[in-house]
Amino acid sequence: MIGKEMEIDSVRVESSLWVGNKRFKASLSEWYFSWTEIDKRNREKKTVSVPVSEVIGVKEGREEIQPRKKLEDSDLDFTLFYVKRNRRGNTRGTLWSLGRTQFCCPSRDVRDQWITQLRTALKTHSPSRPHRLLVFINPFGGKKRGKQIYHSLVSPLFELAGISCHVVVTERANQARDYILKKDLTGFEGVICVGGDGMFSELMHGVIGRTQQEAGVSEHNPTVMLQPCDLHIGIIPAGSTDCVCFATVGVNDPVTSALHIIIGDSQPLDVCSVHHKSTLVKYSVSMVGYGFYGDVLAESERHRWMGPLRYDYSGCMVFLCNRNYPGLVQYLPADSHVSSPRDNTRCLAGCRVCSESKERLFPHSDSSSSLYSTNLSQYSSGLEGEWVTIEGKFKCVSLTCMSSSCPRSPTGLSPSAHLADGTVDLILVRETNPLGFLTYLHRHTTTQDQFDLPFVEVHRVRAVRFFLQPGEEEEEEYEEETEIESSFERVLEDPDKLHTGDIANSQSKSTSQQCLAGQERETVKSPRRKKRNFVCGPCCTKPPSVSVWNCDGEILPHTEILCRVHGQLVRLFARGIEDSTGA
Ligand SMILES: Nc1ncnc2c1ncn2[C@@H]1O[C@H](COP(=O)(O)OP(=O)(O)OP(=O)(O)O)[C@@H](O)[C@H]1O
Repeated sequence: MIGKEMEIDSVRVESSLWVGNKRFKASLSEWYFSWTEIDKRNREKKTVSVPVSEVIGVKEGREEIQPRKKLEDSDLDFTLFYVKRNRRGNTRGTLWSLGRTQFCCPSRDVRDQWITQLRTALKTHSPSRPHRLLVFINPFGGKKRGKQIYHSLVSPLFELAGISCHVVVTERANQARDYILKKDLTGFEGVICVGGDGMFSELMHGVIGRTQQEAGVSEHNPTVMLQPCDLHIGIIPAGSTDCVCFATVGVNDPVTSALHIIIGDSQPLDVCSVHHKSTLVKYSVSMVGYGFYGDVLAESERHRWMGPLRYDYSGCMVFLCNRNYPGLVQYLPADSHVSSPRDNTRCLAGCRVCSESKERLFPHSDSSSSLYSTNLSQYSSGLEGEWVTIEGKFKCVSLTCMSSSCPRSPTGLSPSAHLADGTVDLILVRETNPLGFLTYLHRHTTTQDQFDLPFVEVHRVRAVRFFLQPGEEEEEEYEEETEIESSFERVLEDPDKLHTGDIANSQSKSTSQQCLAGQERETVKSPRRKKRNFVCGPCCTKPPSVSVWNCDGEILPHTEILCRVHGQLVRLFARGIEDSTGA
């Protein structure tokens, strides 16, 4: 028997259905599809409820995906595919898989009605689902399984959900970024990378650059309010570390990520822009680190032949060198009433701090209109306020927009950092003995507070500037002769001086990364950094007093930099970490 939108307003369809030889009372309301087992004495037993927003697809007959096969062609059956959650030990993050239930209806009419109503419900209650995606596969990322992962695990799911994809298998680095910057993207609701953090970074640079280019905003101007990007980015993890995926989904699993993409989840993400003078150097979402982390990356680059083992090897070597670097750090504090890096909270799916930040970050945006179309010129520069200055010798200076958790360090660099609150955590580790530093590093792998050490301080900030001490110079040679002032002295005289003069120049420069596409920063004075050894050898007399910056796994060509956070600049097909431990 079928009753349609009769008894209760919200019920669209209701009828008896069979799964195997068990009878169920099934109903589809506005938001849920539920089925309750009815025993032989007509008593109700267990109910299974699937939110309409988590239904992946409905197929006539008895179907199986992965491997794809039609089991039986019957007029009475339909198969429902939906998100199924699997708990994962006691770690945070929930692994998703494709749930499948085959229902048998009392008649063909009833079956057709169920299928029509379920498909209508999907359209009306899941409007943010993508229909067309642009997919970039890095065939060389991680264990070189990108193509296989996409074609065997992801593509069948997209097909089931009715998503059409244009797939580009990359042939060189930066191809995906250049494609996004230059090609016609009409009709695409998102870009997907099948690869690791490097691939994600490429897509992010492309999407941010393209958005600014279309909005006529100069990315080189560090004071400008960048346009938030509408085009969503999805990550199918197939890299070596997949840190961004882990920090935004909670697990590194291609199927889980594909399902988040299909249901159109949307997670805003803060992005840090890194400028040197009036030039954009890079964007970062996870870590910008000077000192230890920079040295480890630089050292590991010299040992690429070792494979992933090079990070452990370089870590040990750099640790043994026990190096400290002098410098001056300035930062703009964030509002400490909203949150703090030591408040012991975790940014999880539906995070209150992040959702309340939207109002603060976009105070004039009308919720009914797209952020993209908002006139942003009315906002402040983001670099206003009182800068705090800290001078000293540091083991490392790190900035992170997110917790930067990964399987090796499940709580991450800053466990209470938020994904989308418009702040970045600045961690300063001052000069200390090797045992102290080892304790600090070790605490990243345990639940002990890594900030509860006398030589460590952490600040929640909006922007950071780093300067070398007088006498220290960036180890680089410019192709053109450029006058490098002692910015340290300038900044002590007037902290705002460093960039204001440069900004005027930047307006005349190219307005976006368009200039980078194809010609790889020809418009930017490109420094030729001398290859330097960050590990003391037996003949090492004077250890270097200048380190390098590690920006999301890439060495930056400059040492004196300005980092500024842009709240909720990009959007991922994700929802933050679902807390499986407390669920
Ligand atoms: N066809 C290609 N050939 C060479 N390099 C490529 C190609 N496609 C992409 N790349 C570059 O390879 C770099 C690394 O790729 P990716 O991030 O996918 O893997 P990974 O380095 O193994 O993983 P992770 O970054 O998570 O450690 C990226 O910076 C990207 O620009």
